[in-house]
Amino acid sequence: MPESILDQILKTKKEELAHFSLPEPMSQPKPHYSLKDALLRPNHQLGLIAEVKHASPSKGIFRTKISAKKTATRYASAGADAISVLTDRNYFHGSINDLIEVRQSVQLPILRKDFIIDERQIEESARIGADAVLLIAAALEPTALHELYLAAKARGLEALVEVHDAQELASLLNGFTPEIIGVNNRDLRTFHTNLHVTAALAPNIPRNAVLISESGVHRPQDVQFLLEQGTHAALVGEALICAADPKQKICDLFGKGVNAHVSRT
Ligand SMILES: O=P(O)(O)OC[C@@H](O)[C@@H](O)c1c[nH]c2ccccc12
Repeated sequence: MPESILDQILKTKKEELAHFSLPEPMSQPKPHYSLKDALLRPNHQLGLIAEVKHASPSKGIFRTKISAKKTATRYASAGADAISVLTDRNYFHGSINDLIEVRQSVQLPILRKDFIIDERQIEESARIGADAVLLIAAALEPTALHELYLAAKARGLEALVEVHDAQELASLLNGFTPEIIGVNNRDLRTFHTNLHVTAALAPNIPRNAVLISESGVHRPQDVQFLLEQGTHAALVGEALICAADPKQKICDLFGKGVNAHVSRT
């Protein structure tokens, strides 16, 4: 099989880790913000994790000069429940400084989005002020994933464990049930994105896990569709980054006209 973009990203990550140094811990301890709790707020319809992302390998640069701080502040004032910050530099043009800036500007849980393959990245995430980290099943052997999950918990971080297909989900659940499971509608190997990926996997997600549908949410109908699958929250990047008025876009997507949550059977 030819090398996929995910393989390339993981190779670059390993190279970066060869010259890795940990940042100093934050001088002030920060309050604890729980991603899980933020997404399970009562009276909530579909929760929103709004993502700060400059570029992606499939789409290139979304906008020139995005201020992570301004973007996250706008998301927060529009009612986002949590912020995701893509910190990968090579493929997504992000940085840990983006997350540090966002931490200083919003009082919401922050998910650090990166390709985490080593415990040192967990420590780094805690030191820069993240509340949760992303762990990608397609990028990790099941035992390594479980070890990183436990390391995150031990360091006081939550972990969103991301799967993309039935096989990844089955092998994950064979080992343990994470508290927060993300279904990525985008195949990280082909970039093909389809919300039916969430629909197909939702019935097999344990009911006690928080279910987040990730990628490809652009229209109010998409939000409605995800609610009908029993999804708790959506992770939205591109649609908000590319919107002329992100606040309005959040209102259009998550505002009126969306029916109540349908529970998974
Ligand atoms: O921009 P979108 O299509 O709304 O997608 C956001 C988010 O789901 C996506 O950035 C993402 C989901 N899982 C990832 C893993 C690595 C990098 C990026 C991602």
